[in-house]
Parts: sequence; structure tokens; C-alpha cells
Amino acid sequence: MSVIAAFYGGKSILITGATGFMGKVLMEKLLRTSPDLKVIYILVRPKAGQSLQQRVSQMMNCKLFEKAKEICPNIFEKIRPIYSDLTKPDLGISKEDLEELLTHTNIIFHCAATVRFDDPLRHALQLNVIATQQLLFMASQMLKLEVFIHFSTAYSNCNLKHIDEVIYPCSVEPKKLIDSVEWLDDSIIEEITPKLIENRPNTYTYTKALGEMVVYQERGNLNIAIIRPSIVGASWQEPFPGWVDNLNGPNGLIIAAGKGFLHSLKATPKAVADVVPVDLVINLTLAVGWHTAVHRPKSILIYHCTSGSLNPCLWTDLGFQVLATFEKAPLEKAFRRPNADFTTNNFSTYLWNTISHMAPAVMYDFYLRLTGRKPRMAKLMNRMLKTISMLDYFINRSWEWSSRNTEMLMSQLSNEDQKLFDFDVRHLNWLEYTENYCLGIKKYLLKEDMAGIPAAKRHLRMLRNIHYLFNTVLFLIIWRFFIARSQMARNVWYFVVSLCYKFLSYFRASSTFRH
Ligand SMILES: CCCCCCCCCCCCCCCCCCCCCC(=O)SCCNC(=O)CCNC(=O)[C@H](O)C(C)(C)COP(=O)(O)OP(=O)(O)OC[C@H]1O[C@@H](n2cnc3c(N)ncnc32)[C@H](O)[C@@H]1OP(=O)(O)O
Ligand SMILES: NC(=O)C1=CN([C@@H]2O[C@H](COP(=O)(O)OP(=O)(O)OC[C@H]3O[C@@H](n4cnc5c(N)ncnc54)[C@H](OP(=O)(O)O)[C@@H]3O)[C@@H](O)[C@H]2O)C=CC1
Repeated sequence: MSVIAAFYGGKSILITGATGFMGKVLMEKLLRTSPDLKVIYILVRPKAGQSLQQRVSQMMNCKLFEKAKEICPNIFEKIRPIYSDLTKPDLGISKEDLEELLTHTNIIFHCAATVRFDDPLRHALQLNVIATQQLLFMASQMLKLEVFIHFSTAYSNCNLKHIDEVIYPCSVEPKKLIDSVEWLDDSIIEEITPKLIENRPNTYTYTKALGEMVVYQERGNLNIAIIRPSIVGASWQEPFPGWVDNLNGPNGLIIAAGKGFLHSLKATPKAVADVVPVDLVINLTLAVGWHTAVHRPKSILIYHCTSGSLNPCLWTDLGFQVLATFEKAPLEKAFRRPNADFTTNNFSTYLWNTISHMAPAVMYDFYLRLTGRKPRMAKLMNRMLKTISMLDYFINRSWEWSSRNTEMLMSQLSNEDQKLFDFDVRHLNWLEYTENYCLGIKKYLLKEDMAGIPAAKRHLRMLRNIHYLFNTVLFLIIWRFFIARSQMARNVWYFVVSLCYKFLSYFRASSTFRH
């Protein structure tokens, strides 16, 4: 029997951010490995016109929960949605719901956050710092709370090259910043943001660092641990390979590559693509929850969940495996054949962005206008280039993260738990994982049927022929232009034509001779 799975049996668990990518996988793993848990409280907000119940039932009916429903038939009874909005006082939770949470909650997993890179500081502070503060205050009043697990990111201190499993203080006290932001207007906040974030690329990583400081400062007697995953990708093994449900991290660019939008990407080819599968992160998380509750370490332990030091995969390897997979299993309705390469300097990046991204988009939009359709390609390309500019910081750098605590924890697991809650990234086969990642994006994110692969391949062959035809016509037009204007070009042209003629006549003569 798994010690970790048994630990979660009978427990009342609160998950914030349960409707998110990682929150869903956490919920699924808990329901599948500890079906005898008492209840999972999930904080949910109405979104896109859907009520709480509609969102939860839509979420529970997605493919991710199929296995869990087989093991835990009364799965819906185990889930207790609670209305919440992290931007509201007391997280928007009603008094009755709050009373229930304060009375029963044993374990908190705090996943909720804004993960956008371009959020204004005020909004990112609200979600990643103030909401965390409020949850900590709530936790301090809980009668049966055993452990509080906080999700940060391995990039919270990305302004450092080597990052230890410790909390690094930020230059500004979170409380002072929160008070100031209350009365500063948006334009001033926007102006001071670059100075505040201390060489970090965005407000996301900065507010995650501030969130860690708040967790430390307001820990009180709480039993807390912090998880710092790097770039969380599709599932590796559980509940099945390749599950992913958002455009964050590499996902958007992998789609852009598969659809033929992305033809060049500035990257440090030997830079490490520090991706970790979502199920591996969740296995670590559940192991940390168990270990922290049972062993109650004297101080807050930080657990890095990264791959670069133990089983590195380079951006070039990842990129070319992505292309190889889409060669075998192409995405449907591709704009061009997937074909991309890395650039390593700003000039070639600018050149290739112009030649292979913007120029084809402008020409295609021109064709759309000619055929009476609304142009959209240039807009899509600009959005992709904006996303790339946001991710550029992470693709062109490498970091070293220590993993002492994570390795210590691994040694504390029984053999059975090391299998059931495997977070040893050394077991990961990158080629197989990347292939499943791309197939997962095709099946679960883009909802494309694998039966459509032959048609998608035919579409790519058609695109290839159009590409060859276009290049031939372009060459002839340019060549014709030169021949009309240059004696040298004419001489070369006549020489080539006469050479071809001689070759053909010799070829015809030799074939006649043979007869
Ligand atoms: C050479 C070979 C190459 C071959 C193949 C190469 C493949 C391999 C290479 C891979 C290298 C990658 C490196 C990863 C590094 C990640 C570092 C993570 C750091 C740590 C991770 C964390 O600790 S935490 C997760 C990180 N946090 C995000 O990763 C959110 C980012 N993101 C945003 O911060 C906002 O997205 C941002 C961008 C502002 C736009 O913001 P924006 O306002 O312009 O756009 P919106 O987001 O509003 O989206 C408006 C519409 O664009 C659609 N869309 C949104 N994102 C899209 C996207 N990426 N690709 C396409 N489409 C996207 C969306 O579906 C909407 O579509 P619609 O309008 O129809 O609804
Ligand atoms: N994905 C990654 O690569 C990494 C993620 N992390 C961390 O892991 C955690 C989860 O990330 P991930 O699952 O990818 O993020 P998602 O964006 O997928 O999920 C974010 C969650 O937070 C909730 N949320 C956001 N804003 C609000 C709000 N105003 N009120 C209520 N709920 C809100 C979302 O709810 P809703 O569905 O209603 O929007 C969603 O459930 C985050 O703390 C992130 O920093 C760390 C490292 C890497």
C-alpha cells in the first residue's frame, strides 16, 4: 500500500486554481490514487458566461478524468466547488463557505495565480501576492490544517544564474509595495515597474518572488512548503501521455511550428529547455504534501522541480523533435509545411522574421483581399512574434537550480511510492516525451482526429508543390528581369540553354544508338 496515497485518505483538501492546467492534474491524481479522500474543495469563479456548476461539470467530463471516474465512481460527490475570486476581499468566499473551510480543511494546495507575462503590476500583485496573503490568513484560522503547499516558479529569481532552494528577499517589502500601489495611478506604476522588477523580464516572475516573501513573512505557525517548477509541459505518463490544455509555455509555439507559421526562432541552441512534465510536478507536489505534514520540518522547505541539471534537453533537440513529429503526424490546415530553424543573432532574426514570417503573411493577406476575404495572417504573425518576444528571455538563457531537497525527498519514498509518485526526471526519455507532447497538442488541445493524418499529409504535399511552383515562377521572373538588363546574364543564359540542348541531343543520340 502506498504510504503517500494512504496519507490523503479521509482528508479534506482545498485546491486554489483547480480549474487551471496544474490544478486539474493535481485533482485527477488525488481522486485516482486516494479515492477514499473525504472532499476536495475547489475555489472556482464564473468565467466566459459559465456558472460554477457548468464549469466544474465541463471540467470533470473532459478526457483527463476518465480513469479517475472508473476508480472513483462517486467522483462528483468528492468535489465541492466554492465560489471565489482572488481579486475580491476574503477571496470572494461567502461566510458559510468560509466557515466550512475553516472547520474542515486539512491540506491546502495554492495553485491559483496569473501566469501572464504582460499583466500590469497592480493585477499581478493582486493575484500573486495579496491573494496569497489572504489565503495564509485564512489558513491561520483553520482548526485542522496540517500543511499548506504553495506553488511558485523556478523563475521567481531568474535574475540570478544559480538558484538555491531558498527564499531570496526582494528589494522592496511586499507590504510597502502593496500599500503604495493602492494610491499610485496606473501610469506611475507602469513607469516604476521596470525598476522594481530587478532585471526580471516581467511582472509574473517578480510577483511570484514577492509571493514567496509573503509566504515566509506571514507563515506564523503554519506548516508550509514551496514548489518551484520550471516550464511545465504536457503529461509524461499519467493519466495518459501528452495531456495539455493551454497555450502557455512552449505550447503556443509548438502549434505555430506545426502549422507552419513559425519558421525561425532566436535561441541559444545549446541552452537547456528546462521543461518538466505536469504529472511529474504533481507527483512531487503530493510527495511534498505528505512529507511536510508527517515530518513537519522546522523551516519552510523549497523544492525545485527542474530537468536541466539531472536530464538536460536542449532547445535544438526539442525543436527538431517537434518538427520530426509533425512530419509524421501533421497538424490540419497548415499554413505552410513545418520547417523551422534557430537563429542566433539579432540581424539574422530580423532578416528571417521579415522574409519567412511577415512577407508571406502580407502576400497571403493580399491573396485573401483579392478573393474577397478578410485579411488575418499579418495579425496572427504579429501575435506570434509578440509571444516570442515575451518568451525570448527564457529561450536564450540557462540557469542552474540546486535540487537537494527534491533529491532528499526522493530518498524518503518507499519503492512503491517511488513508482506511484515518480518525480525522478532522470527516467524521462525526451524523444518519446516530445513526440507524445506534440501528439497531445494535436489531439487534446487542437481536438484533431488522428484519422485525419492522411488528409493532412496530402495538404502538406499540395503546399510543397505550391511552394516549388512559387519559387520557380519567382526565379524565372527575377532571371527574366536580369536577362533583359544584362549582357552577362544573357550570355550565361545562352550558355546554359546550349549546354542543355547538347546534353539532350547527346542523350537522344545515345538512346537511338542503343536501339
Ligand atoms: C527551430 C525549431 C523550432 C521548432 C519548434 C519550436 C518549439 C519549441 C520552442 C518553444 C520555446 C518556448 C519557450 C517557453 C518558455 C516559457 C517560459 C515559462 C516561464 C515559466 C513558466 C511559468 O512559471 S508559468 C507559465 C508561463 N506563462 C506563460 O507561458 C504565459 C505566457 N503568455 C502570455 O503571457 C500571454 O499569452 C502573451 C504572450 C503576453 C500574449 O498575450 P496577448 O494578450 O497578446 O494574447 P492572449 O494571451 O490574450 O491571447 C490572445 C489570443 O492568442 C492566443 N494565444 C495566447 N497565447 C498564445 C501562444 N503562446 N501561442 C499562440 N496563441 C496564443 C489565445 O488563445 C487568444 O486567442 P483568442 O483571442 O482566439 O481567444
Ligand atoms: N505552467 C507552468 O509552466 C508553470 C506554472 N507554475 C505555477 O503553477 C501554478 C498553476 O499554474 P498553471 O496551472 O499553469 O496556471 P493556469 O493559468 O492554467 O491556472 C491558473 C489558475 O488560477 C486561477 N485564477 C487566475 N485568476 C484568478 C482569479 N482572479 N480568481 C480566481 N482564480 C483565478 C485560474 O482560474 P480560471 O480557470 O477561472 O481562470 C486557474 O485555475 C501557478 O501558481 C503558476 O505560477 C510554476 C511554474 C511553471
